[in-house]
Amino acid sequence: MGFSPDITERLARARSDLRMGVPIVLSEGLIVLAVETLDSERFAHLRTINGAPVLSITGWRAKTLKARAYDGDVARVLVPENMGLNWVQSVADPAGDLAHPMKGPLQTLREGSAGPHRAAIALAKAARLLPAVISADIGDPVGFAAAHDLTLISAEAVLNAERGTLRRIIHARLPLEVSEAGRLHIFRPDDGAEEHYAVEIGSPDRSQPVLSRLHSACLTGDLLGSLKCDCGPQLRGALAQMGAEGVGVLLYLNQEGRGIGLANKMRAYSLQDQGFDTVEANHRLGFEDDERDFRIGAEILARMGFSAVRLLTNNPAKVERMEASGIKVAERVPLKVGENQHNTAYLATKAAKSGHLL
Ligand SMILES: Nc1nc2c(ncn2[C@@H]2O[C@H](COP(=O)(O)OP(=O)(O)OP(=O)(O)O)[C@@H](O)[C@H]2O)c(=O)[nH]1
Ligand SMILES: [Zn+2]
Repeated sequence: MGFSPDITERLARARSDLRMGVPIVLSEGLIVLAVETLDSERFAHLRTINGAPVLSITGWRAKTLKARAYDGDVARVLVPENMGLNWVQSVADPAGDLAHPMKGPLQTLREGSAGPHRAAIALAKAARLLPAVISADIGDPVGFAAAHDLTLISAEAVLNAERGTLRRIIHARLPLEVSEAGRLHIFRPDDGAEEHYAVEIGSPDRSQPVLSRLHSACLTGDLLGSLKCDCGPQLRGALAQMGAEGVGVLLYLNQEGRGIGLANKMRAYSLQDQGFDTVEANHRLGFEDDERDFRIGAEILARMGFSAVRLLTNNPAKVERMEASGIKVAERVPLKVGENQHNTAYLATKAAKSGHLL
C-alpha cells in the first residue's frame, strides 16, 4: 500500500470530487456526477458517451414525481434526448415542483443492477448534496479513470463502508457562563467527515449515569436565534441544567439538518414555505425524515469513559439508538423549552410523525 490512499481515503476523495462537480468512476462500469454540481459542459460531455445518461433519484423523490421505482429505494430515470440540464435539475430539485409540475410520465429502468446507482446516491448524500446523480455506462472503468485522472472506487466498497474511526484530537479547559469548570473535547473521524465536539462540565463520575445531551448542530437555531425550531433554547437549557447540577456532558454533533446539511435544510425550509411540513419537505427532496447516525454519539461517550447516561431528550429514537449502541439510558430527562408561535406546528409534526414525546 505504501503512500497510496486506502479505501476509506478513496471514499473521502470520491465525496469531495462529487461536491466540486468532478466525476467519479465506479468500477462496476459507470461514470457518475452529482446533479447539484453538474455544469453544462460536463453534461454535454456525458452525452457523448454510450447512449442515454441515467438519472438516479431516491424512492422518496420518485414518489413525489410519480415515477416507478422498480428498485424500491432507488429509481433510475432515463434522460430523454431532447431534455437538457434544466430538466435534469428539475427532476432532482423540488424547488419548482409546484410552479412547474413535471410533464409526462418519467421513464424508469427495470433491467440491470441498481447497486452502483444506490452507492452513488449514498455518496451524494454523504457529500451533503441533493440525493441525485447522473451516470453513463463505460466499458473500461480502470482505463477510463486513469485516462481522465478520476477517482475510481467500487460500489460494493461504498455500500459496505464502515464509519471512520473517531480520534481524540485535543481537549482544553473552557470556562462557560453555566459553569467555570467547562472543558471542550474535539473528535475527528479519520474518514474526512465532519468533526464532533463534547462539552464536559465538572468532573463526572464515570461509574454513574451522567446527565447528557446529544445535540445535533443547528446553525439557524443555535447561533442565529431562529424561531422555526427549538434547538437554541434546548442547547442553552441543557447546558444550564448541567451547570446547575455541576456535572454533565453535551455532545455537539455536526449533523446539521438531521444529517442532510445546511443547504439541504434551507431547501427544506423553502418547501415548508410552500406548505409542506418538516417530514414531507425531507421526502420531497429525496431524503429520509432523519438521516442522522446516533452511533457517533454513543462512540464518543464510550471513548470518554461513560457507559450510562441520563439523556436530555424528547426523542425516543435517540434513547433506542443509544441502548442499541451499548450506552445504557438510565433515565430520559425531558427537555421542553423554546416553544413559540412559529414552531408549534413543527413540534406537533415531530410528535405526530417522528414519535417525539410532547
Ligand atoms: N431537515 C430538517 N432539519 C431540521 C429542521 N428543523 C430543525 N432541523 C434539524 O434537526 C436537528 C434537531 O435535532 P435535535 O434537537 O438533536 O433533535 P430531536 O430529534 O428533535 O430530539 P430532541 O431535541 O433530543 O428531543 C438539528 O440538526 C436541526 O438542524 C427541518 O425542518 N428540517
Ligand atoms: Zn434547529
